Parts: sequence; structure tokens; C-alpha cells
Amino acid sequence: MPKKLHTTLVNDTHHSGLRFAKRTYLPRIVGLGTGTFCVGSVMVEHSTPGWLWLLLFFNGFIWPHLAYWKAKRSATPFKSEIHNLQVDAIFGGIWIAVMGFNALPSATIFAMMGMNNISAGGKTLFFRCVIAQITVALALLWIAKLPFLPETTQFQLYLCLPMLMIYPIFLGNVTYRTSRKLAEHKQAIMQISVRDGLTGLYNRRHWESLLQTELESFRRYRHKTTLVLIDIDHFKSINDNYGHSVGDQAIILLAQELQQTMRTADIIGRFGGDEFAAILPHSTKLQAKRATERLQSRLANSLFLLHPELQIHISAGIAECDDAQETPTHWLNAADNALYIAKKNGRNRVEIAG
Ligand SMILES: Nc1nc2c(ncn2[C@@H]2O[C@H](COP(=O)(O)OP(=O)(O)OP(=O)(O)O)[C@@H](O)[C@H]2O)c(=O)[nH]1
Repeated sequence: MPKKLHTTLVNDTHHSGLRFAKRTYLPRIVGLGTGTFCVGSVMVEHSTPGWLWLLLFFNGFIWPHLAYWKAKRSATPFKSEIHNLQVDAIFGGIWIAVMGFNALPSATIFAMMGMNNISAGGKTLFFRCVIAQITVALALLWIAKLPFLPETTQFQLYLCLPMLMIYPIFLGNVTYRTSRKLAEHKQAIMQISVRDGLTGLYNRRHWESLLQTELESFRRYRHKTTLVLIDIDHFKSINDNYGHSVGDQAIILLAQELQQTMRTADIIGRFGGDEFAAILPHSTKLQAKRATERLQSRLANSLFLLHPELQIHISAGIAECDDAQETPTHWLNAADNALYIAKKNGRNRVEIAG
């Protein structure tokens, strides 16, 4: 893999890892902060040593910031954040054991962490964390001989409510924002896959798939449909005399003029280089010729502010769909032959396929 591409991929992975850590930051602050009240509501009713209170305080109010800081500084933030989620699960297991498996707070912690882990890392992370959490809880219960006290008091129920009510809303919001971002990315990728980067017109691959659709539509409904192939005359000399960027500008300006000349229903694509193609549904070859000539007269005025002497001239080949065109390639060849004749006959002209 080329070094530059490799570096770009590494940077992209790093950035998406950082975004992941950032997305988890606020829910962790809220989840562990409200969770502290859940666990505290049980601990306060037992004789809990001071160091356990300190550990609870650390987990609830310091760990979320430490976890984010750690992920941000890591060379692999995504991995670091997954590790943080596993640490969350282990802490969860400790608190479930300390609470003697008190039903409501334990179930709340289990459910909230499970929800978080499955949304962050799917089934694999969920099961890995569940196993870690249950193992830690059972091991502690057994090793430290902690009592098993599943009953929940009303006081404990009330102190679980903030976590039950607030945390899912935060997590839902994160999920919503993530899915919106994904939808936006999907849209952008769709655009890139069907559009030409320079002009914004359809690219050749997509345009050819639309040509196939139009040919099928012609066979079914028999409405006149015409294909126009357009090529800039002596485009190479524009590049040679004015530079590549003026050449690019010529391509962009021609694309704009084409869009303004043709109807909205017409399907315009860039075929590559200085070649363009348009499908004109519900149009005869004569109507297509008139449209192309309109384009030529628009191009008669120079479009280049900095080079008023420079004009774009085009040649065009036109082919109306008929039964002889069995495939899109036949249809394209007919228009291409007409374009070839236009070039051969002196350029700056429009020819209709015979
Ligand atoms: N600026 C620019 N030039 C391009 C681009 N794509 C292709 N070209 C150049 O466009 C030129 C295409 O020239 P041709 O179509 O072969 O010939 P022409 O000079 O237009 O002559 P005729 O078509 O015979 O009138 C080549 O010099 C390519 O390098 C592009 O995206 N931008």
C-alpha cells in the first residue's frame, strides 16, 4: 500500500476512534453519575467502609473524565474506549456484589451497561462485558463472603429513578445523532458514486445505466427519445495555450450551459475528458438538433471573464432511438458515428445519424 494512503487510513481510523470516545463521554458522565445514587442508596443502609465510598466517588465522578482523557491520548482511541467500556462493566460487577445483588439497582446497572455496550460494540462486546461483570460479581460475593440481599426498599427504588429515566434519553440521543451522521455519509457516498467530480453531472457509469433504462422505456412506450453526444473542438489547444485550469473551467462552463439549455427531464452526463452526453426523452432528432444549436449560440459569447477572446466550440452527433438499436452500445455507436462525421466535416457542427 502506498505510504500516503496508509497514513491517511491510519489518520481516519484515529479520528473515528476519537469521535467514538467523544460520543461516549457525556453518556458515561450521566450514566455513572446517576448510577452512584443507585449504588449509594444501598451502601448507605449498610456499614460500608470509607474506602468503598471513595471508590464509588472515583467511579462515578472521576473515572468518566479519566477514561476520556486516556482514550484521547491513546494512539488507538477506539481500542482504548472499548477497554474503558470493559472497565465500566467490571466496576458494575463490583457494585452489584457490594449491593448483595439488590434486585432493582443491580438490574438497572446491568441493563444500562448492557444497552450501552450493545449499541457501542454489538453482541460481541455485550457478551464479553456481561461475562466480565457476572464473573467479577460472583467472585467477589464468594471471596469476600458478601451477603446476598436481593430485596429493594422504597428509598432505593427512588434513588434508582434518575438513572432509569435520564440515562436512556442520553443514550437515545447519541444513537440518533450517530444514525443521522451515517445517513449523511451514505448520501455523500451515493453522490460520489453517480456524479462526476468536476462538473457535478452524472458520471459515465451511472449515465450509461440510465441509457439502458431509457432504451427499455422506449421499447415499452414507443415515445421518441434522442441521444446527443457532444465534444469540445480542439480542446487540447485550450489546455496547451491557456493551461489546464482554464481547460477545466471550460469543461465546467460547458456543463453549466448544457444544464441551462436542456430540459430538467433531460439526462446529462460527462462521458470523460471533453466529451458530454445527453438523453432527451420525448424528443425527436430535430428537436434535439434545435436544442444543441441553441447551446452553440449560447457558446458564441465568450464565457471566460479573464479571456474574452476564448470561445468554446462544440461538435455533436445525434441519434434517435429506433428498433435497429438493440442495445445501448448500438445507440451510442450511432451517435458516435454522427459525431465523427461532424468532426470530419469541419467541426462546430451538429450531425444526425443516418
Ligand atoms: N483540462 C482538462 N483537460 C482534460 C481533461 N480530461 C481530458 N483532458 C484533455 O482533453 C484533451 C482531449 O482532446 P481530444 O478530444 O482528443 O482532442 P481535441 O483537442 O478536443 O480535438 P478534437 O476533439 O478532434 O476537436 C486531451 O488533451 C486531454 O488531456 C480534464 O478533466 N481537464
